[in-house]
Amino acid sequence: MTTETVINFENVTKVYRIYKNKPTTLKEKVINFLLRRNKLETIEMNVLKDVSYSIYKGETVGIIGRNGAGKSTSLKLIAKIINPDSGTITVKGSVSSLLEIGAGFQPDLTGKENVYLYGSILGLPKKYIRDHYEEIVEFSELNNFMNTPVKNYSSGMYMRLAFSVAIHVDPDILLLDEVLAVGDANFQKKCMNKLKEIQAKGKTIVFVSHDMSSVKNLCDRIIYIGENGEIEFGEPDFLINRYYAQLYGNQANIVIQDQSEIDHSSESLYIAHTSAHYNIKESIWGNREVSLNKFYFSNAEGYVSNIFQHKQDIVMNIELKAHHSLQKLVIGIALYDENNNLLSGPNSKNDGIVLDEIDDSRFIKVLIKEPPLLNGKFYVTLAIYDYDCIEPFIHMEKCFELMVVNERNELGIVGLECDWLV
Ligand SMILES: Nc1ncnc2c1ncn2[C@@H]1O[C@H](COP(=O)(O)OP(=O)(O)OP(=O)(O)O)[C@@H](O)[C@H]1O
Repeated sequence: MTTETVINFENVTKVYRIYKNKPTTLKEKVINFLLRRNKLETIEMNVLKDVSYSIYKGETVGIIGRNGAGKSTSLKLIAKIINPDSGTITVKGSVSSLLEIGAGFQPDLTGKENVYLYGSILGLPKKYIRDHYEEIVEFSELNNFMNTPVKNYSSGMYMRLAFSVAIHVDPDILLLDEVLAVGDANFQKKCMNKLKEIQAKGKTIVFVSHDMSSVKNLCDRIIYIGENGEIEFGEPDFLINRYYAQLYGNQANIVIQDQSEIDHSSESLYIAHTSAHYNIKESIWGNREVSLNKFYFSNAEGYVSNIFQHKQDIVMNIELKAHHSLQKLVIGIALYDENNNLLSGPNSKNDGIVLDEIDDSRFIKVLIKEPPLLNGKFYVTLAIYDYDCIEPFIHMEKCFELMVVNERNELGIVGLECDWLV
């Protein structure tokens, strides 16, 4: 990947206008005319707001966000199917786009006729289509349906054929909207492999999807379109978590921010991601010779977040303060599901680790490696004990909470990895 910009958005704003009282029948038109109600009322929908970003040659960028956030609109702007209301968009190189199922297809024409039609819409010369026709059909696996009118195709079949044509254009930039959502698992895998081949050739791909595992698998960077049409552009894991936080945030006490926003001067108190148990007298005990200055979860890259994906590393960031010199402290944690079932209760002593000496503030981290948790809210206990694990300095029972989001459709609390030897 280079840093040569191939797509540049500069202060781009897109507003859609919907007519509130547009007459749809002749009768309505006549009544409006007679009543002199000629003025159409419009509602303005600001989909993208003053958006600026640069996409580099050879990178794969995913666009994510909730339904109606403006993902497809962004692709249509890059493809120049629509124009922005303000701002400028520069695109360098040839573009092939696969934006809507069946767009560019004529329902009454056969699969074969549509390959020629869609290929020419995408700018392929007739001879090129003829020379590559067999390859296109073979990739789509629709050999037996090429003489059938596409109006009799399923949406998956439409997408197979359109995807096959679009990838044979060999463009500099490929724009894809939810292509992996239709099609069966085998075809999705085949598309994924094809996209990896296209990536390896140094092409630029911009990819809209709700499937975060494909986004994670394919994308170098992500554009996340938030609630109000503003975007964030950056590292996939963090922005996927931000998206999940927007989707599921009301189900857990979600805090998500950059670590640099935390005041690390030792006396400041920063305790995030607390559960309903925090502060309840029965949930916190100990001789209080140690107190907690800071606590927050983060991902391995250091982004503060208590929403995690399945098997994503969870880091507990903890700052303790000892009120006098203490030796050989043991750190313990425990993980509970939402129904208070204890899932695991590891402690540092069992792993051969103790906090040798602490006489003031000390920052420690506990990394929970690739936890196989499925979906849901989980409670975490943090406890600091003496070497014999009898005297608690501080014990905070289920005082913190995190959420795990998993797109695997599985029942249970943990996901077991299986090899199916059939
Ligand atoms: N031609 C149009 N005229 C009016 N409003 C439109 C038009 N196209 C899109 N919109 C509106 O703009 C908003 C963004 O649409 P867009 O299709 O870009 O969303 P999206 O993020 O791709 O959503 P989804 O995940 O549902 O596909 C939506 O509220 C949609 O209703």
